[in-house]
Amino acid sequence: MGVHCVAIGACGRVLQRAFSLHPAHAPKDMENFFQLVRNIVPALTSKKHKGQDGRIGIVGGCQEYTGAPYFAGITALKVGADLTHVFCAREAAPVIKSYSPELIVHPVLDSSGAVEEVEKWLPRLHALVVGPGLGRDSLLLNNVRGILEATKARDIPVVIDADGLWLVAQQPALIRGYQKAVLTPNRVEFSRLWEAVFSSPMDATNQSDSILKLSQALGNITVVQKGEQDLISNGQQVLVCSQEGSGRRCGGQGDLLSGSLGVLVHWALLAGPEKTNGSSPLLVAAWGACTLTRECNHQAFQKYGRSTTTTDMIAEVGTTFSKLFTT
Ligand SMILES: NC(=O)C1=CN([C@@H]2O[C@H](COP(=O)(O)OP(=O)(O)OC[C@H]3O[C@@H](n4cnc5c(N)ncnc54)[C@H](O)[C@@H]3O)[C@@H](O)[C@H]2O)[C@@H](O)CC1
Ligand SMILES: Nc1ncnc2c1ncn2[C@@H]1O[C@H](COP(=O)(O)OP(=O)(O)OP(=O)(O)O)[C@@H](O)[C@H]1O
Ligand SMILES: [Mg+2]
Repeated sequence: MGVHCVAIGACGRVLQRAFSLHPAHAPKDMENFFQLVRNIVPALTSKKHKGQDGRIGIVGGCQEYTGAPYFAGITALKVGADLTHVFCAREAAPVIKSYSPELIVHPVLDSSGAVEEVEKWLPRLHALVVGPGLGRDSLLLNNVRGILEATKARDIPVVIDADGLWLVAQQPALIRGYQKAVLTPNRVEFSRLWEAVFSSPMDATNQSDSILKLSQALGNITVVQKGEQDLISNGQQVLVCSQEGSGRRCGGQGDLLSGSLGVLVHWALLAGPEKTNGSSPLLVAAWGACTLTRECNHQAFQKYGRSTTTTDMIAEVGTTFSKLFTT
């Protein structure tokens, strides 16, 4: 399937218990991680009520960017969440609603009572994805700062992407040490975070060392560095996901990743370390979301080649998820 997954401990030492770098062992290691993701996926039963498999909030969407929160929100639903709430700026709301009747859209993010408006919903949400299409308007970012504080106070898991990472780069203390946070920077966002945290340019020669150090400096929160290979670290180990994608790099793929991760983070924390064989639930969730995103890219590219767009990838989520993670 073109998958490669290893784990590297602090100082580059291989964690033998979890994985082996020896090529002969690699397929078994990969299979282990697939199994761990399968373990956290909740069973579909007739006993469940609406909402039980996930109520996910997306914080983002402004005048310029309406696609990104839609991509993240619809992906969360297609992975298996029951309800998705998008909290966006007023102008973005009718646009996002018009893309899909599936999303519940709250036009509150640029209002003076934004924090209170979102806070009302927090007790009903299982996870928050902060940043897709948020933009960098200072009023919005200030409101999101308050929303993040309220989210932490309620111990709700949070995935931070895109302009949410811009905010974290302005104020790393906002998220430092919060064990239920996952950051999903692309390469440029990663360098920005690095420079904010270390006040020096990043050394690009050893990426696994860099992600380990950044995670540690942020209090061992989980970081996913997206790229040709995705690196995932909690400051103790580094996972590599190189599920085969394609050469197509259309905008919005990162939103598919953050939306799917919002659901998987909730499922992984609910399942707990017994189901993840002692591995960090957030690492398992992140590896699952990266593998899913890359495989959706691969599948869509088989059909559409250079014309592949994120919408085509989202159409692959259901079958790809079943193929990879349904037992
Ligand atoms: N349809 C939409 O509404 C979309 C909106 N988006 C939003 O656009 C806003 C800005 O996101 P950006 O990703 O542009 O953030 P940045 O403004 O931080 O990125 C700057 C530039 O870095 C470049 N870049 C990305 N990966 C790179 C790499 N590996 N090596 C070298 N250069 C690289 C990109 O071309 C981008 O123009 C966010 O709010 C984001 O959510 C994107 O998610 C794309 C889709
Ligand atoms: N060179 C690459 N080869 C294969 N897959 C890649 C490559 N670069 C990124 N990806 C995959 O694409 C997904 C999104 O990563 P990307 O770096 O495009 O994020 P992004 O810039 O935040 O995207 P967005 O346009 O949504 O903001 C990730 O799952 C990553 O694994
Ligand atoms: Mg992005």
